[in-house]
Amino acid sequence: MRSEPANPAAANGSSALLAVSGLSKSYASFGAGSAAKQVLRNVGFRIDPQETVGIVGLSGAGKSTIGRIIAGLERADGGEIVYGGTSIGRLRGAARRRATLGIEMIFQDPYESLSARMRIGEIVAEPLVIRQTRRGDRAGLDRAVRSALAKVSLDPDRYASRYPHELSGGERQRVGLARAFVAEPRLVIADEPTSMLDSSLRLELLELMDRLRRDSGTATLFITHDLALTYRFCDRLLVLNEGEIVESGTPAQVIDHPTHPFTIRLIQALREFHG
Ligand SMILES: Nc1ncnc2c1ncn2[C@@H]1O[C@H](COP(=O)(O)OP(=O)(O)OP(=O)(O)O)[C@@H](O)[C@H]1O
Repeated sequence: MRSEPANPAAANGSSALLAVSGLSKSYASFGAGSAAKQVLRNVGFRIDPQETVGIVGLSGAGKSTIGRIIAGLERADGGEIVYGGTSIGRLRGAARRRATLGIEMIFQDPYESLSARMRIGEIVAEPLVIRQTRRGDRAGLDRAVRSALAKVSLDPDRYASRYPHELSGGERQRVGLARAFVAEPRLVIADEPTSMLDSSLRLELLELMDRLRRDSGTATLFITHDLALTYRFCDRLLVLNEGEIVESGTPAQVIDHPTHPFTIRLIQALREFHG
C-alpha cells in the first residue's frame, strides 16, 4: 500500500505548510449501551505550500471531520496538527485564532454558510477586518472587497450591498470564494464546495477556485466524494475509508494503479457509473 509516512511532521515538518499526524476522533453515541463511534483513526498527512490535496471517501467516512478539526471547528481526541511550524491542535481561543489566521474554509452549503444578516460586502470584508490588515483604511478595505468580488465575476456595484438571500446558490458560492481568498490565505479547506449546485455550475466554480488558488499561491485541502474531480484539480490524493487513510499518491497513481481493495472498489464504481 502506498501511504503517507506515519508521522509526516517528523518526516519533513520543516517544509510542510500543514502536517497532521495520529489524528483520532470519536463521537458519543446515544441510546442504552451504545459505545462511542470512532470516526477518525490515526490519520496523518501533509500539505506543502501551494499544493492541492484531495480527500475522497464515501459519505460518513470522516472527510468533513478532518477539515473541521484543522479549521478549529472541532477538537480531535488525539494526534497533532502542525501549521506553519506551530503545533495548533491544543491551542485555544485567541491563541488558536492568531496561529491559524491564514486558514480559510469554504463550506458545502452556500445557503447556510453565509451570515443572513450581513451584506455581501461585509461578508467578504470580514477576513480582512479580523486580520486588521486595513485598519483605519476604509477606502483600502472597499477596494480590496470590490477587487475580490470582481475576481469571482460578481459586479461590486450590484452585489456588495445585497443580502445572501437575494442571491442564487451559485452566486452565494462565488461570495464564499471571494471571502475565502480576499485576505490571501495560505491554506483553504474546501469541503464539497459544489455538491449543492447544479452539475452545470460545478465545474465552472471549481475552475474558478483553481484559478484563485493558483493566482494567490494558496494551498488547498479539497474534500470531495467525487474521485473524478481529483484528477483535474489535485496534486495529491488521500483515500479515506471508515476514518482511515488507506491509500495516497498522485491522482494518476491512485486512480490508474490502485492497491487497496477499497480504492479498487471505488474506481470500479466510478467506471461503471461513467460507462
Ligand atoms: N457532531 C457530531 N456528532 C455525532 N456524530 C457526528 C458529528 N459529526 C459527524 N458525525 C458522524 O461522524 C461520521 C463522519 O462524518 P463526516 O461528516 O466527517 O463524514 P463525511 O465523510 O464528510 O461525509 P459526507 O460526505 O456525507 O459529508 C458520520 O457517521 C457522522 O454521522
